[in-house]
Amino acid sequence: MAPPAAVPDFMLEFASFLLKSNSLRFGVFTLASGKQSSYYIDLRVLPSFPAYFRLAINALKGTVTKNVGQFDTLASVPTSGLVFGSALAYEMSKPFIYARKESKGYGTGKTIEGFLKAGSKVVVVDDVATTGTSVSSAVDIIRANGAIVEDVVALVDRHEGANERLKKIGVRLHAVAGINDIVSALYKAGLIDENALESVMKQMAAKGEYETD
Ligand SMILES: O=P(O)(O)OC[C@H]1O[C@H](OP(=O)(O)OP(=O)(O)O)[C@H](O)[C@@H]1O
Ligand SMILES: O=C(O)c1cc(=O)[nH]c(=O)[nH]1
Repeated sequence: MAPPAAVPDFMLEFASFLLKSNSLRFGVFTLASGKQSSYYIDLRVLPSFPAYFRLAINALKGTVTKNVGQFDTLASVPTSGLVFGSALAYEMSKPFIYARKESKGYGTGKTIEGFLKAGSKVVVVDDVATTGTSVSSAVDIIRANGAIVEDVVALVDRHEGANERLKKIGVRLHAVAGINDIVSALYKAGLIDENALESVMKQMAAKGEYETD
């Protein structure tokens, strides 16, 4: 009998790609929240590699299917979130909307783009969750427009307070991968050294002002 096909290790494949493509970099970075970070994950490069983009969209779909019950609409946060949210909505045959951080001040001046039915159940999708500020403001805007939001899905959770921040507003965060899973897989495979691993662990430990538990 032929040996069973090897089970692909998603985490190692995904993490190795992030490193090889320079999407995961170590250094000194300023984040959207103004925080300093010893590393950065630039998932904006993923759509330039269709096989890995598909891997990411399938993983997001799996995370939604496993963790979220029935829902009506997927929503994203501009800019990077849009790329993933719209591909996921297409893949799952779900309606898609997005919540602007602020009105453009011209055109329709709307903060919600797309058709949002009052009372519908919306799942918010973003690429990276750090402090959770971006997704929680999208949740606020969507709720202010009459819809229900109980779940946020991200490709990567940096474990820097997003979960706690969302919990406070009654929202669950589901991530395809935690940064700890990513760097652990890379370290075990000998692809990063102890210094890189430690720098991520220190970053996680210093959650800052959003740490609540
Ligand atoms: O959890 P937070 O602390 O809010 O940080 C995460 C957010 O930061 C990034 O967006 P950014 O503001 O860089 O904008 P972009 O998507 O337009 O690149 C990322 O795409 C998330 O939306
Ligand atoms: O917090 C952020 O702004 C952020 C962190 C990160 O690793 N990647 C990203 O795109 N944004």
